[in-house]
Amino acid sequence: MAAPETTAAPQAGGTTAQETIDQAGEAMVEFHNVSKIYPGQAAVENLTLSVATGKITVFVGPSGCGKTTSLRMINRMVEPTSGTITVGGRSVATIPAHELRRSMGYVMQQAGLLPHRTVLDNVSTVLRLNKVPRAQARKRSLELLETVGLPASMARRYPNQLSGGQQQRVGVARALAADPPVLLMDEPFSAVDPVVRAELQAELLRLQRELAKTIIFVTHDIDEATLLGDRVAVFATGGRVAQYAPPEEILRAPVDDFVANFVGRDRGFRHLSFSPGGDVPLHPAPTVLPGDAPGGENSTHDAGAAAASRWMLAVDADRRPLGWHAPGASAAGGSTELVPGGSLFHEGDSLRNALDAALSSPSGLGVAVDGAGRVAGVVHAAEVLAAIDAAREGRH
Ligand SMILES: Nc1ncnc2c1ncn2[C@@H]1O[C@H](COP(=O)(O)OP(=O)(O)OP(=O)(O)O)[C@@H](O)[C@H]1O
Repeated sequence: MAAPETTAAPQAGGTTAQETIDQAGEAMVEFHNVSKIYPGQAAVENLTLSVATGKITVFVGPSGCGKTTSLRMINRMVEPTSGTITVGGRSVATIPAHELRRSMGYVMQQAGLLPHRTVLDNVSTVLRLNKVPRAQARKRSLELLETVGLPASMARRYPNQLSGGQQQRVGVARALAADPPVLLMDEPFSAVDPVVRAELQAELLRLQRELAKTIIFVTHDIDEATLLGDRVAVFATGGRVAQYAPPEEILRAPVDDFVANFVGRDRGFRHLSFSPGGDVPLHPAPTVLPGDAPGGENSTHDAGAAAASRWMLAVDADRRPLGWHAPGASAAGGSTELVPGGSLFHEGDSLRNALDAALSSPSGLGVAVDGAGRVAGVVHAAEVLAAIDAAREGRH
C-alpha cells in the first residue's frame, strides 16, 4: 500500500501522524483530521489516527467521548463533517455506503439479529446478498457457527432461543460471513455477564490468532481494552485522543492525569500482565499424596514433625494439585481436611499471575503447574517482587 498522505501535526503523546503510522506498521484504516460536529457540540474533533492491518485496535474512553461516532464514520453510518477516512488507501467517501457496509463486518452490543430468522439464516444473510448460492452459503454458515464455538444444532433456533452470549457469538459469525478484512465491533460483549464476557474475549483472541483481521473494537472498559488491544486509543471528551499506544505503555506510562485516572488505581498491578514470569525461581513443592499424611513416607519434604509443622501440598497420583494441608495436620491425628488452593501459575504466564498465585495461596507459596496441570514447583511472593524490580531496572 502506498504511504498515505499525512499531516505532520503532533498527535497526543508527542508523536506526529507519520510516526504513528510507522509505529503501527502498514495501515488499513486512517483518519485524517476527521471531525463530526453536531449543533452546539463536537462529537469528534480533528481525529488523526492510523489503524494497523491485521491487528486489534481498541477505542476506549468514558461515555460520550466520540468512540462510536468515530467507528461509525468508517463504514459511513455517520458522515464526517470534515476530514478524510481511508480504508485500504481509498477514501470511504468515494465508495457507495451500502457497498462499504457489506465489505466490513459489524458487531454491536445487542447482537442485532433478525428475530424472525433462524440462526443459520442470520449468518447467511450477507452471503446471500453477495449472491453466494444457497447451498454454499448454508455450508459456510455452519462452518462459521463452529468457528465461533456454537454447535450445528443451534442453527435452526431463533435468536430468542439463545442466551445473550450465544447471540453475540452468532453476531460475530455473521460479521465474519463475507470474510471481510475489517471488523468493526461496538461494545460487543458489554451486555453479557462477566464470566461469559471473559469467555467471549478469550474466544476473540483465539479467532484473531487464526484470522488476523483488522479489528476496531469500542469499549468503555479499560481492562477489556488492555486485554484485547494490540494498540489502544484512549479518547477524552470531545473526540480527542489523549493517548494512542500499546496497552503495556498506557498502563506503565499514561501520558497525562486524564489517562492515569481513566486507567485506574490498579494499573501497576495490571501492568504486570505484560511482564513474562519466566525469571521467577521455582522451588521444589512440598507435596504429599492422597491417603498419606504430611510427613508420611510419600512426602517429598522433611520427615515427620518438620513436615507436620508446615503447609504441605496434596497432589494426586499424576502430581496435580488438590489443596493444602494446614500446619498441624499429621499422621498423628491432626485434621486431614484440605484447604483449597489459590490461583495457579502456568508455565509461560506473566508476573501478575505469579504474584497472584503466591498472594492467593493459603500457604503463601504460589503453585506453578506445567502444560498438563502437574505441579512444577512453587514460587514465593518476595521472589516475584524481586523479579518485578529486576524487570523494571531492565526497562530503565
Ligand atoms: N445524532 C446525534 N446528534 C447529536 N449529538 C450526538 C449524536 N450522536 C452522538 N452525539 C453526541 O456526540 C457525543 C459522542 O457520542 P458517541 O456515541 O460517539 O460517544 P461514545 O464515546 O461512543 O459514548 P458511549 O460509550 O456512551 O457509547 C456525545 O456527546 C453524544 O451525545
